Amino acid sequence: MLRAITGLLRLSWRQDRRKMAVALALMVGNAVAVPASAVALKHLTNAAAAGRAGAAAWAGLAVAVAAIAALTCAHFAHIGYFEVSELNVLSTDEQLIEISNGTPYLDHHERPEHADRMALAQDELQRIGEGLQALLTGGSLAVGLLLTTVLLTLTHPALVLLPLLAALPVLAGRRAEAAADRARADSVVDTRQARHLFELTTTAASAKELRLLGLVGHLQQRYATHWQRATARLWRGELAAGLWRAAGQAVFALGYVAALVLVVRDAVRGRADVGDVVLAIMLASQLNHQVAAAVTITQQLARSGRSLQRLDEVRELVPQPVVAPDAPATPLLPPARLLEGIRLRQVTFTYPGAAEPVLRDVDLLLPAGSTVAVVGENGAGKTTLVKLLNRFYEPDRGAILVDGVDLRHLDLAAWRARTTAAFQDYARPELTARLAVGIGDLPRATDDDAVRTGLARAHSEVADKLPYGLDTRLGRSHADGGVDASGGQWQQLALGRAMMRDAPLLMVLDEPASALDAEAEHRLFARYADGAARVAADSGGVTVFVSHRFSTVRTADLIIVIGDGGVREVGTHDELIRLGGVYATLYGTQAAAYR
Ligand SMILES: Nc1ncnc2c1ncn2[C@@H]1O[C@H](COP(=O)(O)OP(=O)(O)OP(=O)(O)O)[C@@H](O)[C@H]1O
Repeated sequence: MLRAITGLLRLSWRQDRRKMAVALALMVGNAVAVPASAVALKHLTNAAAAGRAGAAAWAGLAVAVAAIAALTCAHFAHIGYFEVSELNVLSTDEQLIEISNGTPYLDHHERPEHADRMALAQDELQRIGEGLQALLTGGSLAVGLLLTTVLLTLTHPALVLLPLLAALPVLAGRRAEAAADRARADSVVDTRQARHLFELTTTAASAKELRLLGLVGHLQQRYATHWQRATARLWRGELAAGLWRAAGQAVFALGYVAALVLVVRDAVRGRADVGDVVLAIMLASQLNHQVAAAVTITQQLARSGRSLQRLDEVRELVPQPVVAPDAPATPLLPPARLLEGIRLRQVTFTYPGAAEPVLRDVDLLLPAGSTVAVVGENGAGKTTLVKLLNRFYEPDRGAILVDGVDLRHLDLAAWRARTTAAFQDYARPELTARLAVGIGDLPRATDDDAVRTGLARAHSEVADKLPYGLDTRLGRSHADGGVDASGGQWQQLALGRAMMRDAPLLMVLDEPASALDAEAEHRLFARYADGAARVAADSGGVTVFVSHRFSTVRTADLIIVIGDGGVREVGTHDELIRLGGVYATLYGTQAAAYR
């Protein structure tokens, strides 16, 4: 709880100190005004009972001022902290984005726990705004409770116990919150599945298959099962939480009645005046409200604290960069031009949690200035190989050398600035077509000439086919409705994006043309090969492409056949055909299919 309070205060203070200071002052004003109105009411009652009109008028005025302050201070404070709360949400969302992307690696994105934690964190951090309100109201309640306790004790010493009883509902409230929280965490897998099924059954991408295969009823039933299971868990959690809260409040209610009996008995015996009875009734009922509010506030605070903790939970799964034992103190810059090429030396790699390595003891040289095709069966490890070249993972053993320098010794940002890639699961940024391509080289993102060059290198006329050319807004997230690009158009934009950078040292094209027809892919690569030769002459850059289409593959300078956890064959098309091995068989099968 203390961590939640300090965390929230620090976060909010950083956003806007002045607004926070004003809000704090107003909340303290509110805290003092509430018990002050009870004291003023006591004096008003006694003055009225004694027939002192002047004193009664002043006391009445004090009651009015205190009541107005009590009712309005919190509203004015809200105006101040509302903006800070919104900034808190923005700041924590930004932190989530930073945490998720603050690693060179991809492991966490591929782990289901990360998706769960991310979903929980995103969901709960939306409510961090209410945390600040809870914090300020809680602070105001603490001051109010202190004043109320002092006043109650002055009225009757035994009444000091009454606020202590307030602790019980608060403790019970915390138990309740823990029960509800456990239920929420237990139900998250079912909720995620249900959300996925809902999306699957309502999005255009799957509509065709659902209808043809008659899957709607089946999926609907699965959706309902997951949803019902999640709801049942949540309901059990809420029931337990409700019982804890009710028990805590019942104990306090008994104490409240006992306190009033004590003061009324004193008044009957002449040891207290009628003003004291009014004061006790007011304070005890205020205490009741304060306690009920404190329970809610502690729940909200605990929830906000937990949402801040969610940031740490997400952070835990994000892998930290590996520093090679013999790394230089200052990372090296990649060469301006590749002379030898990129070498894999005894590289073995196993996915986190997997029993067997995907690649074992791979030795390869991707020569400077060459176009290298990687082929192999589905799941052979082709994508894994190119991801290792991009340093999205670290090899378990062995090293990747760029002109003889260990990739781990290079400044990662500088290396990535000299690489470019189009992946089979390319991003679909819902921007204008210009930016969707241009962000391939951020400094030139809005340079139409550069964008058109990128698209030309990708052999794409997509910009001319879109209704507003490069100004076309893509996707449905735009207020005035964007344009739905086809799968092939998105892929061409991704390819154009990959072609934006001039003179990369490494270009990876991982089945970037799967949505294009074989002829279009062939044209693309033929055209690209010209560009690649130019780039290779400038920078000695290596182009690695993964493809299942052998008409494209045969054009490469070097072909690598991956299978059985390693490299099975390496050579040019002619060499591999002469070898009569795996490549020759695969090539023969595909060529026969086209005859
Ligand atoms: N993130 C991951 N975690 C665990 N295993 C993975 C992960 N990604 C891939 N694999 C496994 O590693 C193996 C190689 O996958 P990879 O994607 O490299 O194959 P590929 O040759 O590119 O296949 P395809 O032709 O289908 O694209 C497969 O068995 C795959 O299931």
